[in-house]
Amino acid sequence: MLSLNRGSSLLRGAAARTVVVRCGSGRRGEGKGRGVAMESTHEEVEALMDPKNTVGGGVEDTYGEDRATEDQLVTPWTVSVASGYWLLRDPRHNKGLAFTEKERDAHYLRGLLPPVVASQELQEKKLMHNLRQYKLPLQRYMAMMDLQERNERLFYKLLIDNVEELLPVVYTPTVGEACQKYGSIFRHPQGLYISLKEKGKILEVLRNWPERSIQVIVVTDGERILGLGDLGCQGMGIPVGKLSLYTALGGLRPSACLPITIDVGTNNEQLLNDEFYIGLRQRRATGQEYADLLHEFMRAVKQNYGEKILIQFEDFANHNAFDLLAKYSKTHLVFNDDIQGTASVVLAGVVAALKLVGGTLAEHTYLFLGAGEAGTGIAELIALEMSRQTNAPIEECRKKIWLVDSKGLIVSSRKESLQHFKKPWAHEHEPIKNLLGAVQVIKPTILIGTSGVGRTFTKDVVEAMASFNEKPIILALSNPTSQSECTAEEAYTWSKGRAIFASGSPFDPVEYEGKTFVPGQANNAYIFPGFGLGLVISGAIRVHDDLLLAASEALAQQVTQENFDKGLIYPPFTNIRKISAKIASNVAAKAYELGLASRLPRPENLVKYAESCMYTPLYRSYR
Ligand SMILES: O=C([O-])CC(=O)C(=O)O
Ligand SMILES: [Mg+2]
Repeated sequence: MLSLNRGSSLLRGAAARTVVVRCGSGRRGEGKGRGVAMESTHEEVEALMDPKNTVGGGVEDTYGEDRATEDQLVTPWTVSVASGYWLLRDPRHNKGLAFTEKERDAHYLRGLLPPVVASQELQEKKLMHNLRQYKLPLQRYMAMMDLQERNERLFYKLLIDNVEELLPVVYTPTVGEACQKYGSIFRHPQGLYISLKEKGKILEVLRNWPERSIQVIVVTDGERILGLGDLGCQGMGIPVGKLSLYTALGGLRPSACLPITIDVGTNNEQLLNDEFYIGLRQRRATGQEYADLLHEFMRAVKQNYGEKILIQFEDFANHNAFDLLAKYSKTHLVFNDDIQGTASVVLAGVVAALKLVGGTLAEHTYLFLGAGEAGTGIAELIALEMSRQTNAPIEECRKKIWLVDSKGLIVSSRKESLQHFKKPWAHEHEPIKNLLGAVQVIKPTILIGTSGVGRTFTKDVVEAMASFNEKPIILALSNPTSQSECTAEEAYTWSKGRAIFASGSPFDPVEYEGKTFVPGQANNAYIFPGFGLGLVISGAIRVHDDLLLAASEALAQQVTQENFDKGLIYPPFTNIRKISAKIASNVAAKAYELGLASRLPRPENLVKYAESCMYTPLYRSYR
């Protein structure tokens, strides 16, 4: 809905025209507080009851302008039509050499481009050629980020058409190195930075972001970036990368995605002493100060974007990750990718692997190295699914699953000193100090690495797994590649070609005794884009474990006989958009079934509907 132009905008002669101002649009319909029970805070209810408020319940006030009282400050939002020179510098609309003759006339581009008119395909070909010239992955990353800032559709066209080749560039593992060096390679800011300096002003900061209709936020506080640890404010590469995947793999519009980094300081001495560090130069705020900033953020997000904004927590340290998820899953549409997304993808891989090794979930024995977010998250989802399949109480199912942390096997005698998220895994057993000892005694059929520490699945460990398993399932999930518990080559050679192996970061196929083994990539990238799409298209207002199981089931079903024949327990990323549509549809169906969906009526064919909602990167024609 558009209203009168009451803003001003820079007019560059005839070359720019301001056409439209959006302010205080009042879209009726899918408003807040309708249909499904939702918790509002005391203040939010009071604000709605305030007679000075001009907008009541049920009417969307995305800009907060109608709701603002006369003494409150609002932002006069303007949306202008770019043309001429500025059109070439607007990444959302720029097409570079692909502007047609007609468009060059109509949009004041004559003379600003060389005479040739190129197709998007030719642009793509040229850019792929250029990218392949770079020797270093980081150079490719920087070239891709520059493209994203220059010509967004072309960036997504490249990423979608060349997903297997470019995923490791814009995402894991290269994004890890990019975060480590973010200060040095920083050119244009991406995403929104909310630091302790913005305390008390977070709502205003959100309103500085140019897009209004945000559907997904990926937020980090940078404390546990992949397996690389505390990278502070430089963790921004992660939400940026994850959201590129939301668009490329899941089809969400780029304009609906908002990457956010919350900067409460860093305890990384190297960064604190780095002259190019881009964040707050102080040690991390903790306790109440941390909780207050996060609370202000969570409230501001809901106030600014409404009930259905999806917030994905990413790469928080364990203690905060579990606390934030527990606290906000009751009032917000949130999920933690490292706990829940990873769990869903690994469960899918395990279920698929059982087709190769036989047996049910309950007939296997699981041993994890690492008892943090990923380890306990995966363990819990496997136990939940086992419990669903067998009708056994979940407490019983947990007993099939063992976890080793830095102090050894988690056993009941350690219970008192364990962090709360490890306690459910403290089973009766003699203490065992290390992984190899635990492998030899527990004799797992499935070994899962979520430790964040590289090269911990040693030759002894893998050989032990292979000594009592015909086909040991070995998942080395820590990222990036340097932190992987073992390499694909190690898993295949040490197990004499018998391991079923997948890893969080990608590995190339391995030749062993004349046979080629293709490792799968057990990375949450398979799940979160489709999962998020499913939540968005159904208008879900809360995440539920059953939605994670639905996503996992949909992914496992996508593994074909041809994939199995190669030893793969995940489908290749090449078809990821189709896979995401299936995941989205399964998640949405479950959301409708559970009464968590607010977008009514339910579309009949959810797969088709999910596909029809997906962003396509082809250029649009301008009038
Ligand atoms: O980003 C990735 O590749 C997977 C992930 O969430 C992590 O390792 O934290
Ligand atoms: Mg993560």
